[in-house]
Amino acid sequence: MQKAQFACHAPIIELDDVSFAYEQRPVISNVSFAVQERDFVGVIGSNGAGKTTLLRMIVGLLKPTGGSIKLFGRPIGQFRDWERIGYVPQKNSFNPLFPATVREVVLSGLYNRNKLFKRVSKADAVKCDDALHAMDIEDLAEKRIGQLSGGQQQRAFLARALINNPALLILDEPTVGIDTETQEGFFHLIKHMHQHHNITFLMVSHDMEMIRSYLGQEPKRQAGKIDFYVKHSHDLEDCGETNLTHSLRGLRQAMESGKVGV
Ligand SMILES: Nc1ncnc2c1ncn2[C@@H]1O[C@H](COP(=O)(O)OP(=O)(O)OP(=O)(O)O)[C@@H](O)[C@H]1O
Repeated sequence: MQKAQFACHAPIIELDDVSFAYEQRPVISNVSFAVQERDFVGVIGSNGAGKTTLLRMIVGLLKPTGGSIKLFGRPIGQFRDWERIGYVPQKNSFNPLFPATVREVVLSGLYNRNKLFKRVSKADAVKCDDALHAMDIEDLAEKRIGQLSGGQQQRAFLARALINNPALLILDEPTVGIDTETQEGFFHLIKHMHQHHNITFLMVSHDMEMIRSYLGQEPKRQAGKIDFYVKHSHDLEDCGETNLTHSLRGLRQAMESGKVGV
């Protein structure tokens, strides 16, 4: 069967002249950038350059003070398909005393802003089990999130972001505070998801080696500036799976067969 020719290259995020200020204090000025379907974008910048602020605008938690943002071709104000976006915020934005179990944290990824206290259906429970299984943390499901190690917490948050089979994954420094070996495993997993599933990545990282080795570019950190490094979808051989639907299980199988690991 012939593939739709431009299926891989639809615009996913479009920033047009975006600016942001916290109470008159400008943090981001006139950023324009486009992310296409299945791109892998590394966001680099010095501390305080505004990377987290930028991601928070893209996931609709902050409103730009200037310019416009489109998601999946729609102005962000009209965008409603939030379940297409998985977001893993910076680790230090999480309060470890929060009294939730890993299962509850993962399930919370299913509830959009208007349905925080939705009842858990059978189908939701299955999705949750699949996500826990894919990240190999079923045995941690009933533990309090705050009792987990940094690496285990990251898997739980990734499972939360994956539970809706997202088309776009936004990760804010996902490996901070994690040992080198676990970081490498985590990165293998992300690479696997990028190469074999139709997922677009936007990832803030201080991991210059990752940018160098995977995106094939030499990153330069410039004071107060945000830079984007991209591996375009057309660098990959094909469009991959259309989504993760049958692949949370596939992902786990690949991990079990030793191709990827965390
Ligand atoms: N809620 C807030 N109110 C006021 N100022 C803020 C707020 N959040 C962040 N800032 C400021 O905005 C600037 C950008 O912060 P942001 O967290 O976006 O930077 P960052 O590039 O992600 O930094 P880091 O690499 O340290 O995580 C910083 O100077 C920060 O102090």
